[in-house]
Amino acid sequence: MHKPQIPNLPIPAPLVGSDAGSFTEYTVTQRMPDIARRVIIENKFPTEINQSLEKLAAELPSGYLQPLVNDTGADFSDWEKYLEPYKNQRWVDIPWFVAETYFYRLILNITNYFKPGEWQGVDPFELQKTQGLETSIDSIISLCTQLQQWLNESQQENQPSKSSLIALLYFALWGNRVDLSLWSAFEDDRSRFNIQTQLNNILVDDTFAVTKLLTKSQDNCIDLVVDNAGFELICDLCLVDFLLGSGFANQVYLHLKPHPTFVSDAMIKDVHYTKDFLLQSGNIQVQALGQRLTENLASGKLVLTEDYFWTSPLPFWEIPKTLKNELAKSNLIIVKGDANYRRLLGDRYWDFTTKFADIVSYLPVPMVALRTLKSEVAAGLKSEVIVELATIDPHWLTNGQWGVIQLVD
Ligand SMILES: O=P(O)(O)OC[C@@]1(O)O[C@H](CO)[C@@H](O)[C@@H]1O
Repeated sequence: MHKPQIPNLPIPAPLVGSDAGSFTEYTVTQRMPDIARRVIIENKFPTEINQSLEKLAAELPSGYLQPLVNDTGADFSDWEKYLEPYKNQRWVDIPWFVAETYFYRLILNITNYFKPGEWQGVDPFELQKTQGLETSIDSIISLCTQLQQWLNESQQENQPSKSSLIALLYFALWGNRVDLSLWSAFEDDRSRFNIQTQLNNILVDDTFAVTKLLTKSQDNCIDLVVDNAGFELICDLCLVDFLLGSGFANQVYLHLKPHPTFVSDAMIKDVHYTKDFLLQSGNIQVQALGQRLTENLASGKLVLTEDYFWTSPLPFWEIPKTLKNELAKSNLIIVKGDANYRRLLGDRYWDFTTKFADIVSYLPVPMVALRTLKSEVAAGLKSEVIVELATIDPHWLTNGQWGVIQLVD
């Protein structure tokens, strides 16, 4: 069947920071300045860099976009094109997704991330990322212990267990609550949750359909579009380990960010750091996961890949051809997290009851989104659910307490 290259429907307006009283406004005018200032506090950059970061923080609420100075980043000329329509505009007036992705790219520009020299390759969010792993060690131990049991059961029964897969999909979903752009790793440990008691908070749950899809074939290749490093990445690596170890998949590609962004988004180096953290944990089950991860990477069953599309301001339907062709070989694309979900929807004001598959009609193969709600975009919800949520939890769209697992097959 011919699949359209863009959503099947007229495309609504994008979210923008000037929407008075919105979470988007709060993010551009308050959260983003706070994040820029946290970079100053958590790093030892020289005064000129800190002054530029402070200037950026101060400009966000009502100031104008600064141009990107050529910093030798591989994506520099792409950014010149992306920014062309927004020259001389205020941060709050341009589409939020462009504002946010550019904000993170500018932080790297200011901190000399790409420029040869002392600060080249220094991740300004490193401290948050490492802290995020350390504070969740107890949850990591219990998840790895449970994972080992599920793997043993699958091996004893000689067939992959659908219920264990479903449980791991839930972990991968709720792991997305641990987002360091919203809740600092120094504030609390959000990795403690009970997947059974959380069931009522899943607004759309297509997990069973996912298990059905994965039992159709014996040699699935799965592509996972990763979100945050830290505990969320551990949950994702447990899911991947089970997919490979139980026979649901024989190859998995992890799609990672090519540079630091959205504070905690995972890069290839973060996967390696996480693997070493697991290996050095001192706990047998945790180390065993690290060991299997090492083996799967060495054998090519697990492949780490990065692409500048994932840090661009482009909606998912503008995915470059080469990357789309790579994804077309997959049996299932798993898309993690809120920002990736916003990309799937182009970060636009869809009516929340719009059929998810009518928007995400442009992908060549099945795709499942695992997302906790942290922004004012949604699709595929029932109107009665929306009415109920508005009364029981006025902040349901942004507080990370609600989740969706939505499959487009
Ligand atoms: O992709 P994640 O890590 O799940 O969430 C990231 C994010 O969507 O959450 C924040 C709240 O809206 C935004 O600033 C940011 O876009």
